[in-house]
Amino acid sequence: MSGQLSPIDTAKFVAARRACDLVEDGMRVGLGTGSTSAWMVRCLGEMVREDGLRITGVPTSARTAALAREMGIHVLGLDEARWLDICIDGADECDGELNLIKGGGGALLQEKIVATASDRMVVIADPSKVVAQLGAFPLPVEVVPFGWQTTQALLQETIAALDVLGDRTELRMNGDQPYVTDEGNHIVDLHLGRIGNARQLALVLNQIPGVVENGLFIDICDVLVTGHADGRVELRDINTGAQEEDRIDFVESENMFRDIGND
Ligand SMILES: O=C[C@H](O)[C@H](O)[C@H](O)COP(=O)(O)O
Repeated sequence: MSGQLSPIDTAKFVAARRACDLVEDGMRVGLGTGSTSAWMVRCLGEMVREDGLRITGVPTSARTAALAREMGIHVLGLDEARWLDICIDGADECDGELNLIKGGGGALLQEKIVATASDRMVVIADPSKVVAQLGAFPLPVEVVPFGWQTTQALLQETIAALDVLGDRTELRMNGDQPYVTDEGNHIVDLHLGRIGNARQLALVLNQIPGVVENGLFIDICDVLVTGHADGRVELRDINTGAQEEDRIDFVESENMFRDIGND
């Protein structure tokens, strides 16, 4: 990419940039995965290099770890860092209660563990991710490779009995091979269309043997930061009810990042 950022990248960038203002010196920060999170890692890297911000980053995937190191962020594993002050991550969908679908990029398991180990989870999003009801985005479910077809059949049977619109399940592929997560598992995507009771679904899915984790994040996200292509940013804290609107002057950083492509 060269020249101006696309509208979608501008929206992702301004959300990421605003969320980075919540990071303070000395914090242990969970680093999410995906194209929106990549902007956050670049912004934090800039703050480390230019402003002397001292943080420890705990990545949620091998690719985020590589980018964070490249950006000059001090990286530790979760077992070394233990508990985190904040975690900033993207989402595939976010509803009005800040419940999420995550895992479109395959990193849901580490993301959920890291978010749960954090005092505060902040989700960064462009407006296309903000929905009235979860389910249009296929729900990723991480399953162990052993007996995955049996697990998929059980998933199929289970969702057919629940309050969802669709019941198609699909093994995620990488070319002609099953997709393999950082933890060596596979992903079955559930095409549900609309999820009536996300809380119930999240609990029921994890009862199936062979399921490691599902991409529903219920009562985990604390703050949603939504960026817009015109530089506007909205921030909503579900715990305090606080809502803010802000504007990010992105011209300087946009020049700095103009040769960076989307990942
Ligand atoms: O596994 C991937 C993650 O859950 C991502 O945060 C999610 O898929 C959103 O990614 P993006 O920011 O690229 O839309």
